Amino acid sequence: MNAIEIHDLHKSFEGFSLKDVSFSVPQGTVMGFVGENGAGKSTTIKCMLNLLKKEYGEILLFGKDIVEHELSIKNDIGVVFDDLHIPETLNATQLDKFMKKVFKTWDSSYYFERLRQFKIPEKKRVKELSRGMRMKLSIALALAHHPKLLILDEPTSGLDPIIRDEILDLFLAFMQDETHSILFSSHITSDLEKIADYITFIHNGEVLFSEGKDVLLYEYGIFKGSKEEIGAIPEHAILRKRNGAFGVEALVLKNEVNEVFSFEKPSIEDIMLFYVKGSV
Ligand SMILES: Nc1ncnc2c1ncn2[C@@H]1O[C@H](COP(=O)(O)OP(=O)(O)OP(=O)(O)O)[C@@H](O)[C@H]1O
Repeated sequence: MNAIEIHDLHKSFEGFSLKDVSFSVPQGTVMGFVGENGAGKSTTIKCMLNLLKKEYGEILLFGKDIVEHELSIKNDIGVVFDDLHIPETLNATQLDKFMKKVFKTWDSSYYFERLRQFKIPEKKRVKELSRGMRMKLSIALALAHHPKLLILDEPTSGLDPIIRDEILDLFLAFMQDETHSILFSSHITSDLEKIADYITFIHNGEVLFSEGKDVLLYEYGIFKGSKEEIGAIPEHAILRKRNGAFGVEALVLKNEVNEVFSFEKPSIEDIMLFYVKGSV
């Protein structure tokens, strides 16, 4: 079963459109959703949550259409946005009272445990908290009704590496339950390398690939050499080529190439750069 299924999602603004975006997040897995600024990540996420009206396409969460079953689906989702949609004049204790009214499954003791774990002052108003504290508060708020799916839009952006690490640990703890799933959008590809099982890469509103992380990291290789050397690699094994500092570089499917060639192991960032800057 897929926690998320998106088929041919289309949404246009002046000067930008999501073009037939399709990908799935299998239940029990973490999907990293990457792309440059303005690639369409937040637009996709807002359509998934029915905060933006799609033009066409189908969005299923837990196998149900989000537009038809919005309320029941949202009970099982925790959401974190990078621009924190939390009322700024309330403090963490007041937010607990508010959330109790929103979610039947709201767990105050779990919530206050997270506040203590994250050292978030209970009586300070949201606007008086640092960005890192607000982000952690937002994550505690997203988790305390015990959702099955977390939808996270840049949850670690602008945070220092120590806080990022703590937050990633919390997500890994959430994933201990194998019915849980996460969609995690980020430009910080090292965070995704730590926790994602799959990576979906969106560029100019189009999904360029949606693939298992291990496939990307272990089956893809970077070959560096002269034009003649690249010429010896079979065409079908070359995914993208680009000019490097000392010749040509190619992103290659290693299994399709004779063992005499040696390759460098790519990072997710290298693969993204090949797709954006390279040619076929
Ligand atoms: N409400 C809106 N009205 C008009 N244009 C919009 C609206 N929301 C987003 N856009 C445009 O859609 C494009 C995609 O934006 P989106 O926020 O989805 O990108 P993103 O991948 O999340 O970027 P970032 O990493 O910078 O957050 C941008 O060109 C943006 O200006």
